Amino acid sequence: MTETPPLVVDIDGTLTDESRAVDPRVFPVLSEWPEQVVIATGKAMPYPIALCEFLGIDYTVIAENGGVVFVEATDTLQIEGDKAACLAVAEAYRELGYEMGFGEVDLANRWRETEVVVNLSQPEEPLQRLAEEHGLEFLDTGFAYHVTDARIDKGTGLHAVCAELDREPESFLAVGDSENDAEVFEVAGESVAVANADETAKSRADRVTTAPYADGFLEAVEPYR
Ligand SMILES: O=C(O)COP(=O)(O)O
Ligand SMILES: [Mg+2]
Repeated sequence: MTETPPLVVDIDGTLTDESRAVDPRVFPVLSEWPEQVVIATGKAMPYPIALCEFLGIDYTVIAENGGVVFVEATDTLQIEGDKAACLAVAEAYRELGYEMGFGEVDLANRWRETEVVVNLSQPEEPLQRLAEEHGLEFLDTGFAYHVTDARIDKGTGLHAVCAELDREPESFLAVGDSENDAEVFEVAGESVAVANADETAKSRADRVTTAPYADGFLEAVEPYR
């Protein structure tokens, strides 16, 4: 059997279906993975932490597209990114009459520490333009628009995790579905985009699965199980 690599895996669109529901078939795969598992997501930290907790695995997470990195094994939390600039973009966007689009309570932004997200129901073009004007990165993950610091991404996040754990990023298998996975695809030794992935993720991955969503994730890890 091929040696099992450490795994860095995206959540939305990779472990989930198109409605963000996690496919239960991924649970035993992740909880029984014999090597390091890193959850790398655009979501705020509570989501990947909860996923690790419910899986019964160490908390090793890259959240907010690399803005937040937590490694339980070394008890380290790294928070990076120009949140003030992201908030300024959100403010300017609101001044144009648009909204974040997640309602009054806004769980999507509530626990976010380094960037801002906007619902896909809101206009894309003015948000993208404002992000560019502020020197920030605009990402469309297929699940939300992100305004984020261009200096950080899931790839810098994996470097940070590896520095803590004294591991090599090139030893990792990365699986993901969207442009926010492109940098971690470059950093990892092997990268797989699931079939529903956007063109950026597909073009930056080593291979693309035949199956979409969690079926694609299961296909990606099949050689190592
Ligand atoms: O938060 C998003 O928009 C996407 O999250 P993901 O990185 O887990 O796919
Ligand atoms: Mg995704």
